[in-house]
Amino acid sequence: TDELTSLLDKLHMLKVNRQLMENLNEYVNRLHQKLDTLRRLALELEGPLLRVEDPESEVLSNPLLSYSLVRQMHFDWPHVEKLMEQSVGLEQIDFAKQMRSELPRLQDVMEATAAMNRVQQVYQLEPADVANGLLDEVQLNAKLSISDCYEMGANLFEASQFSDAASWLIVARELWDQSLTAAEELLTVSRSNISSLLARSEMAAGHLELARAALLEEPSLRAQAEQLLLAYRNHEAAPSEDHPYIEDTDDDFIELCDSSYTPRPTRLVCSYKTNPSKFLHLAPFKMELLSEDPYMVVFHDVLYDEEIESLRRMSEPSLSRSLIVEEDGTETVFKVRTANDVFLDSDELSPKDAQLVKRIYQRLRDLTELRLGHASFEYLKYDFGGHYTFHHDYLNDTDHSSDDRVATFLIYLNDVTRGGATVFSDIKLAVHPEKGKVLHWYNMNPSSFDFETRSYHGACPVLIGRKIALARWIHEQDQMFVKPCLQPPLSRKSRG
Ligand SMILES: O=C(O)CCC(=O)C(=O)O
Ligand SMILES: [Fe+2]
Repeated sequence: TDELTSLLDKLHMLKVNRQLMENLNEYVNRLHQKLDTLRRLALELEGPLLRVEDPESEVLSNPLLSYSLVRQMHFDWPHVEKLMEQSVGLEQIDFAKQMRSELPRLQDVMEATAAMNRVQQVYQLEPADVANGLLDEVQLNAKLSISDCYEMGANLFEASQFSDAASWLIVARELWDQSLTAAEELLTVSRSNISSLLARSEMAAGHLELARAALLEEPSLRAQAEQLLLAYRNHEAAPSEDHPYIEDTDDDFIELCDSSYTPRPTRLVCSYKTNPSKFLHLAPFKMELLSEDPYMVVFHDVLYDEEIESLRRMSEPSLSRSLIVEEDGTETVFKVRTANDVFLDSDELSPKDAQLVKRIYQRLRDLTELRLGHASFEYLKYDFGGHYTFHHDYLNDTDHSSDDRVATFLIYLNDVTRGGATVFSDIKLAVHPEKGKVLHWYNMNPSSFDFETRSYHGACPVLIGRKIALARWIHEQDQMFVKPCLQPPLSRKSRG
């Protein structure tokens, strides 16, 4: 996974790209030098004979010319042969070969496809707009190429997302018709490849007429259209099995992640939290009650900018791909959670950093009276398309002596230009990241101590910018002396 992370590290990718670019330019220079030398040589060798009108009779009658010719042919042609044979740019070819291991792998392309697809689906963007760099009214200074759009289509086809594949292939074909640069002609798929995959996608999506139209529109395929349709039909689409990177889009994300989504009106309370600590009397926090049942609040401006700077400094260098804890306790990289993270384990921090973390723990404790206890902050970073599918934070511990996650704190460390909200599908709530804001909820019902299933939540994909946050889970056993009754009932049922 470290390998994956470093490959995903865009700065590293840019560096590799720059090195390969310089290498290619150097290779071209060397080829040029060889060309220049040989061209000059050719002119020189041709020279004496160009100046005479009738070389055949001149060579026979002019002893100087024939002397030159004998000497030159004996010595120069073998020399030319050596020069021609001389290999050029072997070093550069070797370098390019070496760098292969640094290139993004197919799975990186598929993850990037998944991110693009997720954003396009969740925010209901048109592939043509995305290709033009228009993301939800934000115009980026870049466009997708024909190959980019074709690859989106091909990857989505592989993932059995046939309608989505078709919509990207249509854009690929439109771009193909608009313009084709010289380099694109070398590296791009042919128009008929685009059209046939488009037809296959439409066919698999159950759109026979659109499949036929795609073939009839393609001059080189028109004549065989009916045969091809038959072949595509007979070639049963493989049963849509679980794709390792691309997942179906959750309708709740589509509804709740939209930046214009406003939850149903509730009796919102906004107050200043001053109890019980002395600290809060001096520096009260603005508190917003988002939901009474289940209890859910946000506190504003809880962290200072300098604290956030320190958190970033101590976390960013150690980020790696987030893992998921499976039911059996194993941890894996999984498509449902596309983020990087690092746990801020106090034992591994400098004394000064550990102190800062402790200070923030104390502040969270002051806000909620919960014991922070033994767990660590998880510093989370989501890039473009980064998300977390709906889940519960509790680990489904049904054991009576369990130590499950009774509550969650989520601290947003930056403002996200677009996307990245934390959304709760049962209570229809969207919380947008804001620098220094703390979101807090319970994963256990405070009266029954049973799992609070309505805490089901997810992180919307990041559309523009990136999102950084701290997550902190509060464990049952750490509350023993604060809330002695907070013990799971014997009847606690395992929840999905
Ligand atoms: O980043 C978010 O908005 C939610 C993160 C989350 O749910 C988690 O890490 O458990
Ligand atoms: Fe969560």
